[in-house]
Amino acid sequence: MTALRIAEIFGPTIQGEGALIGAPTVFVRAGGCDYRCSWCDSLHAVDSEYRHDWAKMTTDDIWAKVWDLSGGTPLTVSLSGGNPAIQNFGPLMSMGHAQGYKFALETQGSVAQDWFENLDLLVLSPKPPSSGETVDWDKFDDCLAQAKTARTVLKIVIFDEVDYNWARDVAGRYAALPLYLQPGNHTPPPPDAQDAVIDIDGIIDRMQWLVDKTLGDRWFTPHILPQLHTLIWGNKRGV
Ligand SMILES: C[S@@+](CC[C@H](N)C(=O)[O-])C[C@H]1O[C@@H](n2cnc3c(N)ncnc32)[C@H](O)[C@@H]1O
Ligand SMILES: Nc1nc2[nH]cc(C(=O)O)c2c(=O)[nH]1
Ligand code: SF4
Ligand SMILES: [Mg+2]
Repeated sequence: MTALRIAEIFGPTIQGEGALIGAPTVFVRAGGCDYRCSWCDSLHAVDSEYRHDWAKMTTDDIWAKVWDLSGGTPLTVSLSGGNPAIQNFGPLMSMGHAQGYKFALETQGSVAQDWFENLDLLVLSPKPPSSGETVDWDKFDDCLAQAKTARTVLKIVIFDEVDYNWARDVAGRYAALPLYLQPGNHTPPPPDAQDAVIDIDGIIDRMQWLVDKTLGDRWFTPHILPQLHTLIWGNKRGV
């Protein structure tokens, strides 16, 4: 069995973002990413500098840990990272589905996999200008195509007006997808990120600005949500 690079597995906690906000969840955070967003809040799962902290785990190992953390009671498993789509989580999903577990995937939409169609939720989070990354829309559309009938949502992080205008444009092109807007947080890079010091005032300010702006523009289709876990626990890991 091939091994997967895993930065951390934790929970149960509550899903802090987007469509499943508040739902009990175990997180499987994959190590490695094909992007390097300027404001990534999970650099310990991205930067190869932290590679030595990632575990090589087989699907059986990962499933055993998820089972242990959840006490064998089915819940949603959120696959995040890094970009979990650069590895093969298909076999893990088959194992979990057989036991009644559900699976959500968080990805930027840069790599498509045929196992996306088995997801219970695909969260596509295309990166706005402030990230410093550029979306390859052909690859993004491949991800949507691979999802087939799987429930799919868009989640866009917004730091400023340029990001907001970009999000409006993207939303217009993917009007059939439910949209979640999320104000960005300024996370200090690791190892300081672990200290859970976070600019809560800044997050609240951006949240208020985003709500005012969206509603002021009479743009009534998105859901606007802060990262709940960040408000509760800052950038502490494992929550
Ligand atoms: C760390 S990423 C990992 C999954 C995948 N690489 C992605 O970006 O979608 C998980 C989620 O956190 C969001 N995110 C990352 N850094 C953030 C920040 N500083 N503020 C708000 N959301 C952030 C991403 O947009 C994504 O929706
Ligand atoms: N509670 C909690 N909710 C989350 N939603 C998305 C997360 C992520 O980093 O992918 C995350 C996370 O790390 N913790
Ligand atoms: S794509 Fe996701 S994990 Fe990768 S650098 Fe950007 S926010 Fe971080
Ligand atoms: Mg996060």
